[in-house]
Amino acid sequence: MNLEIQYRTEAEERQLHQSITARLKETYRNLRADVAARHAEMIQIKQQLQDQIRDLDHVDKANLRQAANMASRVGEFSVEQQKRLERLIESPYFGRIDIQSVEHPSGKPLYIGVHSFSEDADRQFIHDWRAPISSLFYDFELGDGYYDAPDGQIEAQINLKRQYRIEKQQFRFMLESSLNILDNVLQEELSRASDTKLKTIVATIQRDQNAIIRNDDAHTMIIQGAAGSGKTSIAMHRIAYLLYKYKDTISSQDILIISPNNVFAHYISQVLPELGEEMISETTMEVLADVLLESKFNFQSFGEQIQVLLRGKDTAFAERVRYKASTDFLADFDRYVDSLRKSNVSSKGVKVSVYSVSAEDVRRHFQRRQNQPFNEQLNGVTAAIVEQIKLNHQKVIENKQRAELRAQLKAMMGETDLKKLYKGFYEWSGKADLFKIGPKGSLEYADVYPLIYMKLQLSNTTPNAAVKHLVVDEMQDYSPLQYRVLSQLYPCKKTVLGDRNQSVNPLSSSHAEAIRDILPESLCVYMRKSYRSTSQITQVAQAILNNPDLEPIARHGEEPTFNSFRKKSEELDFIAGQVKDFCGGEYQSMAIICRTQGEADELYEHLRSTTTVSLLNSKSRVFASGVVITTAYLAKGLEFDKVLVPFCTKTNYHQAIDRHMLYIAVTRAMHSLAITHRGAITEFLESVCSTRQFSDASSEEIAS
Ligand SMILES: Nc1ncnc2c1ncn2[C@@H]1O[C@H](COP(=O)(O)OP(=O)(O)OP(=O)(O)O)[C@@H](O)[C@H]1O
Repeated sequence: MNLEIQYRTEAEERQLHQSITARLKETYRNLRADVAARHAEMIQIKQQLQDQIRDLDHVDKANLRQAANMASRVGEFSVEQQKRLERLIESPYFGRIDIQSVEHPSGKPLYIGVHSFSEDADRQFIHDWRAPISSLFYDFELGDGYYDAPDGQIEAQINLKRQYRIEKQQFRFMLESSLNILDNVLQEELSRASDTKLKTIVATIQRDQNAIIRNDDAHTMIIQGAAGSGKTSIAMHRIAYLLYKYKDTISSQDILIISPNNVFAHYISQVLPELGEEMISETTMEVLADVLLESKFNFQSFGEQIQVLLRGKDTAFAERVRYKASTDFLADFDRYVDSLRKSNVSSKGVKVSVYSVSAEDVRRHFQRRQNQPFNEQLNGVTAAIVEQIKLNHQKVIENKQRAELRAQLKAMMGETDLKKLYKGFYEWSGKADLFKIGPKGSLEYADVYPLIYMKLQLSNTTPNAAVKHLVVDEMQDYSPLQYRVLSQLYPCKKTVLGDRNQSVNPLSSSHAEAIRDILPESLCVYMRKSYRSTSQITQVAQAILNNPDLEPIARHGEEPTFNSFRKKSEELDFIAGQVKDFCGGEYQSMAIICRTQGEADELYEHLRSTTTVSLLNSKSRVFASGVVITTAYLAKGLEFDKVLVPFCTKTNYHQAIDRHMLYIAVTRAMHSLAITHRGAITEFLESVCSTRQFSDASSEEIAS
């Protein structure tokens, strides 16, 4: 197979696909035979070791063990190669560019796929989408272009650009660049029915997205993007890119993602394996808090905090949440923690063995270390007194006496109980009413990270060096103080992404610029184009919460429907009917997104006897296909072909937090949106509702 031959016509391209597939299959067969041979070799060596264990000297044994390890490593590598080949056989490439450059003066076609494929070093048939040269495909149309190679920028002229859809080994179609290929293929891609998991987008990555994926200069990249702009997709592709580019220094075990919940983690779990990388570890802010507090405290979850706020009855609770995310709180709290270090010590004279050290000397040692965390202070003062005795009396203090000295000094340090110290802040600041312990001594969620922050300031916590890249998704849901904690714990590079409009708790949310001020060496980038929803759905979302920067992609679909009812039973019957219609229809996923968990539970109980639905709640681990009933809080980050938002009345959706919940719910829809309400529709939808189809099912029935 010679790629220098210019495959021009579609028939020739189809032929090339067949011969490349044949090559891939042949390589696959050879590799499989190789894996089998390695496996047999390993078994034979192990058997030999077992049979001759008594007769072999330790050098022979070491050699055999080394040979077995080697065979096992080569075997593992071959298995990995096998998986890549399996993916390439299904779909070997999605793009082609013919380029002329200093390296290829006579022109060269490059085929671009999810992985590279070559039979030897000189003949690269398929280029990995992450290779430097492949960025020409994403960044330029026909004509002049350039790409960043390890030795500097390389200029190239692009003479031809094609895109292919090859699926399940079938060559479906190809498109020429003159037809604005990326747009056509993108439209086709976006109008497909959804999967239960986030997909790879390598074939249609847009230029601005490519720039974010490949930007590895920024220590911290903060991506603020509209709903459906591809933030999560880009973050996952960026990880795949970094794993490719820095394969010698970073592996998937070194990366941690902080995601909103387990369902979301499951939803994104397919992207990296599809790109040939292992899935990375994930955690949530709650799990992290529990680890940092060594499971010593009971605390409310973030989801429970949201449910209390949504009930809208406890204004004092809302005030506590708001205050603890404010800059006033941060400034006061910093002063308090500082004062703890300074004033918490009541210095006294100490006796070590037969030697006395005066209260004045003890105070001086503490004062010198007053800006250090408690542990460090204590260890430092102990060491200084031991040193003082050694100098003055030429006496080395034994470990036992040293421990006794430390205990005497610790007793001078006053209160070290974390919870009491934390509570002390509210007395110190004259705001005792802003701290409240919940049932069974549990902490409110708003107190959890301030407590952790205080712990980190007062104790000697070493940063986590095992994590070399941290990804934080749904960044808007974490307070500035939480970012201070993350910054202290994870000094590594970071990718932080989110959308301020999708905050599930507007009382303690953060925006990109505020996060930039906390995380050192950060770069903010903005993604304005929204890909997920049809223009009609985006219009409804914009009416709820206008994002002036949003650029909707021109993709048209069905009109959203607004369905008004007089009786609850009618509204419920309508919803059941929608579920039944969905089950026989073209779509693959549908969500009924409620405002609160209580509403979701009730609706689930009502529908489960007559329809096939599943409930997604805080205990759920996986994102089920079919029809799910859930809340906006849990649906955050996910997407569905069809979304139905029930109970959209004026009384149900009226607070600021409700507006955000409604916005999140509506922006989960890709192709179809239905709103139902009994009584006056929420003011957040009034402007769009009057301009759209309004099916007043109950009044039609009454009329008939
Ligand atoms: N370049 C692209 N090509 C094809 N599909 C894309 C592209 N960019 C984004 N998408 C699609 O748009 C949808 C939204 O992407 P994603 O979930 O990553 O966005 P998001 O910004 O994280 O959304 P949200 O914040 O609303 O949860 C997904 O279906 C994704 O596959």
